[in-house]
Amino acid sequence: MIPSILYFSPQLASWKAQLNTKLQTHGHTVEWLPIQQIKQSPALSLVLIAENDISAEDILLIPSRKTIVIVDEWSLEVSAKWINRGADNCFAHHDEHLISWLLSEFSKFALTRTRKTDDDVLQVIIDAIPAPIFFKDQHHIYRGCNTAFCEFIGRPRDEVVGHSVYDIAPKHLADIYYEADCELLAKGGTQRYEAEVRFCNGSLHEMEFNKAAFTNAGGQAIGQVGVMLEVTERNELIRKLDKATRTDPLTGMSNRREFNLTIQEALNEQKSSEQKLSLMTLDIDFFKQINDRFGHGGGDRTLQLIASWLQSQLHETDHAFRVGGEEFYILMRGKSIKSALGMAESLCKHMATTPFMINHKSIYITFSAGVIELTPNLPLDDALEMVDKALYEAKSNGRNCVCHVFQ
Ligand SMILES: Nc1nc2c(ncn2[C@@H]2O[C@H](COP(=O)(O)OP(=O)(O)OP(=O)(O)O)[C@@H](O)[C@H]2O)c(=O)[nH]1
Repeated sequence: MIPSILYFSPQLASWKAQLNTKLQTHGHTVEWLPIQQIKQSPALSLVLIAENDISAEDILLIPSRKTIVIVDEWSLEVSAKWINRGADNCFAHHDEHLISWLLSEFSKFALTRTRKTDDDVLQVIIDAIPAPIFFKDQHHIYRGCNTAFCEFIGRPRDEVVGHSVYDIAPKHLADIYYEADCELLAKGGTQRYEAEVRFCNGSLHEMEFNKAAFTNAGGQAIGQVGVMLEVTERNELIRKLDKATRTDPLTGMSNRREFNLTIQEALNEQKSSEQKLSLMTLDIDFFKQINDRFGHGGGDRTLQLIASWLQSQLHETDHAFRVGGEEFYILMRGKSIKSALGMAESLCKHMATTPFMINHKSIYITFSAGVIELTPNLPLDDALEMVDKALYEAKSNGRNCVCHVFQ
């Protein structure tokens, strides 16, 4: 706070001269700086603002300054309203007490500059903790933070302490923090959530916020403390592990677990969109002979080639899965049984005429397939059993063909 400077709002322009004369009478030379909005004054500064000049944006910044609201007619209700919103005081234009109050503020400030408190010890303790820590009062004003927090946001402590979150973060992020703070103060207890945060060097990090409200002796929430933990690497690892559990390591295709999740999603979508949905199950013919001829390694290589060939043939709305040794599913969104069958037959013909190079030898591979249209009233287990039967029918019909389920 710089007490020799007083910031004042537009409606006080003509009135400030009288006040200035009175302050000078009591030995105080004051520099007066006009502002349109509280935001234009630094945090902790002394601001005189006419009630009618206060905008919605100003309200959140009132507690981050020493704000004195000047009203036309003073009443206890009006004064209490502004003090509850974080104003230091509320006076009428003509109130002589304002001078006395200002004088007391000026001398208090001179005193606090020379006083050392237990807070210094607490500061050393929290500075030794490498995780960013901050605490705010009930008006959402930062009342303290540690070195890690300053480094994290790229601002010195005096640009944090006494400031509102609206002073130090862009409005769209400040709105989110403010909302979370309000919820914590209202409910009390603790709060834990994750949010993406942009560091001062521009890099984006995933952070876990652990916050707790603290109360006065009467149990009323008077502030909150927050500790931030970096969880970017942990989350990246979780995402990798999750992807690995949904992927077939040999072919890189989605596996049966991913199928189980995807089919549920697709069936749910179908309920609301009524879009057509079909499933094709295909099994490579005489795969054992490929293993026998080229060894297990040659068989593996063949499965990889088949997988990438299949993927290259699919439409954007189709999704292929390797669900067993040489068995694949293709889930077709937006396709009726007619178009799914058409696509399965064309794939079948196309594969039979595509040469695959295994150990420098060109071979031809075929598959047998079953196709079914999935409908909301057909239970999934029944559908899978029916399409499997269609596949075995294709096998018994001599292989290299497709059978579909009649419904
Ligand atoms: N190389 C390799 N072979 C596999 C893999 N998974 C399953 N197999 C083999 O695939 C073969 C499947 O054989 P079968 O079920 O008898 O069927 P098939 O020879 O394809 O004959 P039909 O399905 O009746 O046309 C077996 O020899 C399995 O060992 C794998 O991941 N790699």
